[in-house]
Amino acid sequence: MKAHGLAGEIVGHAKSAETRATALEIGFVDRVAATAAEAVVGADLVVLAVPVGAMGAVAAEIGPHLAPGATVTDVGSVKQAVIDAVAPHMPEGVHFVAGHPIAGTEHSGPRSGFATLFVNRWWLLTPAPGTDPAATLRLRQLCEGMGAKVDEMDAAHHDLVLAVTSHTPHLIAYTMVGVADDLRRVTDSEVIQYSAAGFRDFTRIAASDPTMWRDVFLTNKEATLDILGRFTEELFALQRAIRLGDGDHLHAYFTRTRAIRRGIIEAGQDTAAPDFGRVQPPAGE
Ligand SMILES: NC(=O)C1=CN([C@@H]2O[C@H](COP(=O)(O)OP(=O)(O)OC[C@H]3O[C@@H](n4cnc5c(N)ncnc54)[C@H](O)[C@@H]3O)[C@@H](O)[C@H]2O)C=CC1
Ligand SMILES: O=C(O)C(=O)Cc1ccc(O)cc1
Repeated sequence: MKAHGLAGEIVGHAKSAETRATALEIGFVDRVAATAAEAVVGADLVVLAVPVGAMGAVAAEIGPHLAPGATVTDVGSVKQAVIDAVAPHMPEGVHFVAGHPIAGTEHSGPRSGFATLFVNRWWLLTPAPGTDPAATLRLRQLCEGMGAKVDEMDAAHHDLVLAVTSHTPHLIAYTMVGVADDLRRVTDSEVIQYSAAGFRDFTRIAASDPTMWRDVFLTNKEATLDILGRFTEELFALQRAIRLGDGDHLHAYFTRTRAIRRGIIEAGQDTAAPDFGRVQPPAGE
């Protein structure tokens, strides 16, 4: 927002004084406040950027201090649980429009942010029915001002889609790195030393913030369990094919998945691919 001149004054709050000092020092914000309640006084827009499980408590704290007509949004990775936790704390006349930028890295903290993070990334908005369309439009324009592509959808649909594209893949990465760690005791770190790109990407993802991801799975429970169930069924089918030496099954499956990937490329929908998640934070992080 600062890089594009989209906000007047940006006031930040974080729980730790050290994080607040860093945010101020690197010019991430114009001013910091010691409490969330103090930070929102007089704000036109409030962005909640805390782990999904903490959204409700922060909303309860700021609710009484929000200016009439203010817009509140969030960037949480799960949407229905955030709406359920935050909306009850929003006073009359305050617009809550939930949102999720599909952009980030495995790094946390103010030093991990960079001005081009949202360029050409999707930013999904999930306004609850009855939300003021003008507030949603203003937020859409703000996201677009940061270079993002914006889409609007129902929160439950968002949670199912993200369970497929982000949440379950993260869980698989965590599991695979855990398996390799068990194995490492046997192979004396060869697993890491000779890891191919696929596994290196898993270790990057598995380095993501544990609190953030714990909250994602606790709050997107139904959708993640649904997708995990389907995943394990397919995995067992492939496991069986390997055991039976059923090369036709394996070949047909891999042919189908290759066609899916090629279809995505041909449709020009792989805009996130070249550097997705590989952007390094500034030196010193
Ligand atoms: N990291 C990523 O790649 C992405 C993260 N998100 C979502 O953004 C949100 C924030 O994530 P990040 O910016 O990565 O995290 P971060 O770790 O950089 O910042 C989280 C902030 O929340 C504060 N916090 C933690 N627990 C709290 C509590 N109980 N009460 C009040 N404040 C608390 C921390 O002090 C910190 O200032 C999460 O909901 C996450 O799901 C969305 C898209 C991408
Ligand atoms: O680092 C990666 O590869 C990511 O997947 C980043 C990310 C994490 C959480 C989100 O809700 C959206 C994007």
